[in-house]
Amino acid sequence: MAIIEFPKEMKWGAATAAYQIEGAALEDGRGLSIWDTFSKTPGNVLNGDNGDVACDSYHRYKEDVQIMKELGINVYRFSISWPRIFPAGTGEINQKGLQYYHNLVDELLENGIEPMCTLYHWDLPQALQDQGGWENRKTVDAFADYAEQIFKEFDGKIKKWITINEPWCVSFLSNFIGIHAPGFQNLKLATDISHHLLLAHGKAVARFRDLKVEGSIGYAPNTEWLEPFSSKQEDIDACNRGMGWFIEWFFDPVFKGQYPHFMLEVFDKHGAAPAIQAGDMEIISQKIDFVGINYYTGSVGRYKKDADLFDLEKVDIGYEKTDFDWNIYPEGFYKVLLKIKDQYGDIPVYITENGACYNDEVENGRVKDQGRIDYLKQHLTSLKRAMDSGVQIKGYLAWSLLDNFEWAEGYHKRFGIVHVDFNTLKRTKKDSYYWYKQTVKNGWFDM
Ligand SMILES: OC[C@@H]1[C@@H](O)[C@H](O)[C@@H](O)c2nc(CNc3ccccc3)cn21
Repeated sequence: MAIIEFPKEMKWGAATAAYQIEGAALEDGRGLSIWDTFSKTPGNVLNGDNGDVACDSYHRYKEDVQIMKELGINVYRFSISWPRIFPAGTGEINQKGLQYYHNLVDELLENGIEPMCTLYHWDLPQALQDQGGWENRKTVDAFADYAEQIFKEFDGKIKKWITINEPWCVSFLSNFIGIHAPGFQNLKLATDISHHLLLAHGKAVARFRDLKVEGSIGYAPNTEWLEPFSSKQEDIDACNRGMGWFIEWFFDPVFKGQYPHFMLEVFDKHGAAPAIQAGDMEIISQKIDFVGINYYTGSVGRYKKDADLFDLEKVDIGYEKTDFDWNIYPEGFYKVLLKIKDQYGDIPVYITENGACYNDEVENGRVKDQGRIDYLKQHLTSLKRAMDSGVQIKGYLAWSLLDNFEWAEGYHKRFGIVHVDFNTLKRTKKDSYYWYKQTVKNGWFDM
């Protein structure tokens, strides 16, 4: 089959997030997050799993960095746990928390791996949630103060920064659909929160610029492709509205300084247009240096009156699926990247998450995850198609380095290229780890 080759200067990495891998949830002064509360509320997480121990990366980070070094990657995306730094969300700083991230970053740098830091990957301090969480505009300023503290602490060591991971998940999945923390189901709450998250992003970027922090900053929205079932205009329009929920709603404010009218109409119809104050859009739309794109799957959609907010129903037409029951749809990766370039210009892009869920097990010391290898091959091929079409891809980071706490699905759903036995915490490199290692080394693979 075809050789798929990438530019020598492209960055290759892997990604994780604090609550999903660190553990040590009650250690060294860390405060509680909304995910500690949510996961310990019966019924919220499969098997009653929680992040108390996770991969124990808080203690095992040196081993994890050695795994990354052997993998040959040159960038590692992790997130900082806000409540590990500010146990109460604001005010007193937990020095042991800062020290952990200095230890991690120093270990990465000593091993030739560049840290890419996500400031917010869903673990809001519970103390702030108790004061209204992201619905309260004070949380926006608390985030900016937290970001400023981290910028000052790590300026010169960390040079790639992501403000917010997937504001759609933090707002709509968590406060309208309700399956993630804090688990509300209120559309107006969710749209107000989506606005406050974008405002928090903008305020953090402003602090980054004011402090003249070395490096580059962006955010990491989640994307999904919706392919119209037919060429009927009603199907095309329904899919565009559905994608507007992930894409235009979170991209237009940042890149155009305004919310998309067609989405405002949808929310307004339900009395859920967000509360916007004078000056907000200017803060949100200040220039960023790159955008992180998370892509996993696509679906086929068609018009159906009142099927959901967008008169859209997804249609299962038999695409192969991962163990998360998500379609394997690499074409959508190519299409969504071209859509973003066409609509928002030639912005530098890091693929900050892409990967597949297969609930692999270790057999005789090996994990044969050919499905994950095939998924990565297909999606990296789509990525190369997008690059050859002019999309400015700066790097690709696989989700995830390790099997980890998969939110409401707990530890049952596995995305790692490294298997973790959650009873012993033993790490086992999967076949996909060795395939990815060879691809990173060569800069190409044979499809
Ligand atoms: O589910 C896999 C990962 C998850 O572990 C990451 O923490 C998170 O950033 C992440 N985002 C997506 C894609 N977005 C999404 C959309 C709907 C439901 C769940 C996730 C997948 N993932």
